[in-house]
Amino acid sequence: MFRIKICGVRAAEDVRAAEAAGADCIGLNFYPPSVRYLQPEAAALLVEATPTLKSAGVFVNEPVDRVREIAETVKLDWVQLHGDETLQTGRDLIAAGLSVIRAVRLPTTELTAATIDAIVLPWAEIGARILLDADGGPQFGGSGQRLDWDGIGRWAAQASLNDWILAGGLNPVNVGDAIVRSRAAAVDVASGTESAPGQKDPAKIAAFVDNAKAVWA
Ligand SMILES: O=C(O)c1ccccc1N[C@@H]1O[C@H](COP(=O)(O)O)[C@@H](O)[C@H]1O
Repeated sequence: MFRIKICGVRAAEDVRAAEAAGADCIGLNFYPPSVRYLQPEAAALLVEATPTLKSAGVFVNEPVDRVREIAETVKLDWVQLHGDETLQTGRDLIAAGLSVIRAVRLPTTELTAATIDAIVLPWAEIGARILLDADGGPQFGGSGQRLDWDGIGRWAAQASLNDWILAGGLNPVNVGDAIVRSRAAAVDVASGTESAPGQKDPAKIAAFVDNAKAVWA
């Protein structure tokens, strides 16, 4: 399991910054329309260069066979399904031996425990790890929008899951508050650790990791 994932790394210096900061996992984006997309062959070199960090590949509506092929090429620890994938896709990938993260895109309005449970539980039941992200519309993810952390915190207080991941609009300034209010034990960030879209900022990565760990210390 990982606690801090830095998503959208595209260069060796991004990986070094994540390692130096003390993150646990890097995210490699395989959704071609994203500014954070990178070719699987380039991703494989980044993963090979960092035996200490876990790796997660972000996919949006790719066929099962393509996800499997990329996971094998890149040697991914996790595949993160961030589109409209069906439960059957999740089951097929788990049956193929892959560790699946289901990114659940929730509305940015007030959230109730019943709303979250209805979306999350079917995926948890098939063995997927859950990531809560904000619904960024046609962008699917990486939109920088945040969720109702207090509503998530009320859900988390009574939820049967404890290894879920909070994402959506996190950055070095708000991550501490987000963890306290949502009760998250793991976080994921893409745009909040960039100086420009798709361009990682080592100082923001370091501050993000420090500020998250300070809350959990
Ligand atoms: O980062 C992207 O461009 C992206 C594109 C399509 C699907 C997911 C994507 N990233 C994931 O989005 C969330 C939140 O990102 P942000 O911190 O709000 O920018 C995160 O889980 C990324 O892995």
